[in-house]
Amino acid sequence: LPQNHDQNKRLFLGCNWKCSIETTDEVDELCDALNRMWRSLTKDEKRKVELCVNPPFVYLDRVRMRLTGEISLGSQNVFDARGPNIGNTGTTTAKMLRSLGCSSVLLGHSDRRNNLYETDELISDKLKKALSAGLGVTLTIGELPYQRRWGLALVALRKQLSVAMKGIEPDEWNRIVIAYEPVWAVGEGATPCSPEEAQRIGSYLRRLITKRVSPDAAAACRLTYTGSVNEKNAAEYASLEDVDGFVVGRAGLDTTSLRSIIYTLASSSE
Ligand SMILES: O=C[C@H](O)COP(=O)(O)O
Repeated sequence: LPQNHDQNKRLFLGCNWKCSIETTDEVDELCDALNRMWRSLTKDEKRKVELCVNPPFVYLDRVRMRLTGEISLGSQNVFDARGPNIGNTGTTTAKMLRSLGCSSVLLGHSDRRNNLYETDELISDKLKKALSAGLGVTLTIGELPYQRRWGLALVALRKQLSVAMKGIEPDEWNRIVIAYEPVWAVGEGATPCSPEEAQRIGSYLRRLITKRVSPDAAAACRLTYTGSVNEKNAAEYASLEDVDGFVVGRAGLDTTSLRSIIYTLASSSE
């Protein structure tokens, strides 16, 4: 098994590289910087925080070869087709990802939901495939700006999570990281969600899982916040009861920011 598989008691820090890095030289450079940063951490920080990087498919093998095995590897997607793996030229199966040393996949990101029109049903289908292949899933859910304006944030989140949770077996919840990503809070120039709101949503999601599935499932999964998290604001979220980590975009490409966010997360947990 990949080294960090199932270490769900650790706080989670996912790094979604998106398509930010487009050359192998830059990939190697970032991997080397990540290795140096990881070596500089204390034992306690390493024990408390799981760092997971999510490069594009084409770099996964290269990153796994170059990066310390103590940093988890996740893909940004899996198998873009519904149904069995027959005649799906150009897709990537969960088994392929497992064999490369991935421990998880990122699913449901707003880029894929909103720009590539992925439905809740397709995401749920992919989630089942990933889990049954033994992978973990970082499931991103989030409301669009208009849904927030109209007071429909919880309705949107409930729908996205409800469809996804149908595909999760009771004993698989410890392989789930839920990333709450208010879409209006992502990317350059966006205002991050306030810590109060992130906690309100986190606690709502935890209660929803408790009610619909079980208290064990709600305790086993990790709830993270994502959207403009950086070294300056991480502390405001890290102390929240229902925030067990972050998924970062831009900050994940800068190892000085990552170092600081890991310090903040580790200091927030006893
Ligand atoms: O997957 C990451 C999110 O889209 C957040 O990106 P960001 O941290 O650059 O706002």
